[in-house]
Amino acid sequence: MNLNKIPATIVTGFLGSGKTTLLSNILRQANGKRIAVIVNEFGALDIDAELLRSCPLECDEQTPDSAAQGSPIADNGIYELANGCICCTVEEEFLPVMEALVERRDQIDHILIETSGLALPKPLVQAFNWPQIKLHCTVDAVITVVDGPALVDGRIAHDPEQVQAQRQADTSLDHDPSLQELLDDQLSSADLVLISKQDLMDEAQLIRLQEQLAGRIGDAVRIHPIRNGEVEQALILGLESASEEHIDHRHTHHDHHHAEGAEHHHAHDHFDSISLDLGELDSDALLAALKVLVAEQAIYRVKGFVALAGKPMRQVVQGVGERFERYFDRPWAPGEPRSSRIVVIGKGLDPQQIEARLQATGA
Ligand SMILES: Nc1nc2c(ncn2[C@@H]2O[C@H](COP(=O)(O)OP(=O)(O)OP(=O)(O)O)[C@@H](O)[C@H]2O)c(=O)[nH]1
Repeated sequence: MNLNKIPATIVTGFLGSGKTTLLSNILRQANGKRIAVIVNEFGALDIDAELLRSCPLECDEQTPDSAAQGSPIADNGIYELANGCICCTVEEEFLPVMEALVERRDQIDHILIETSGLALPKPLVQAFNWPQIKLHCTVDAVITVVDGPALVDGRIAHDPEQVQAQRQADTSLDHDPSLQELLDDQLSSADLVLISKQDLMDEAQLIRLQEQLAGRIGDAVRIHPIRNGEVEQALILGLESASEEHIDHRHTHHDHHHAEGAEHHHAHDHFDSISLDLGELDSDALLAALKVLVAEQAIYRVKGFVALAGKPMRQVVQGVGERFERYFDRPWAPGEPRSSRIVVIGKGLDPQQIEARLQATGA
């Protein structure tokens, strides 16, 4: 290995699998390691970057500005490649950011890249073979985060037999083969697989899932279960995989598109992302409306910041499938507009209905 190369860890995984949670844990245990972060989102709002910057509740005494200065990552340590899919804009978006980081290489110990949940990691890893990047950077590892409970209960089909059985049992379940391909491609590029949300599975489910996944990845690829993104830094950083050296041999469903130079089509071509800017909302009414919408429409992911009437703190709302979570992350800054910004990602969505339902939860 060339010791002068900056190691870059690519974190990939489906929508809501737990990538941002993992990144914020890595940043929290940075211990002086200077980590530059590149975040890419499918939705038009850069919620992940803001979540990574924002302070956890323990330091709610701080204003957002002082929180950013006091945290291991200042604002300028996070680069957002929002509103698009990183694997489709490697040349236009990713390369310039990497070049900017290479310029500052004496100030950076590690680069962390979170891809959008719908991205294919392979084109990104291949970009590390471009001369201007290869000279100074290497891929330390591709870490694929899989949502344990979502795979176990079949929300994301991962086992061909399971897909078939579910199709027969319930024709309303839309197990799009493109989602299975996406999971396959994210797994085939992996140097390490993390099964997230261990707390939401029992031991038997976890063991079975580990066995199923092990059958689909190379022998050298390890699998670890994690909970709330907690994992020892030594297990995930400094793996020295040099993934760019062997990525061409990792087979994926989308290889032929690239080989032909044709525009490639993958999961996100079938996905819609709706971004709403609303005023102050009622938290319980919002949650109830979101749950109804998730039951009615093919919504995979909801996330946003919510302004609640009379509350000094901003609320974060997170939804993955039917599971929702709410917490207050930081006080609204003086003069900051108290608006609610919500992103809804799914398939064949009805934007008017979503907007009308959420608007009706106004305080
Ligand atoms: N119960 C439980 N929830 C978790 C765990 N890890 C993540 N979550 C929750 O799952 C939701 C999605 O987590 P994120 O880390 O935002 O997922 P992501 O992969 O970054 O999502 P996208 O960027 O939208 O693709 C959040 O509500 C998290 O709090 C876990 O180990 N256990």
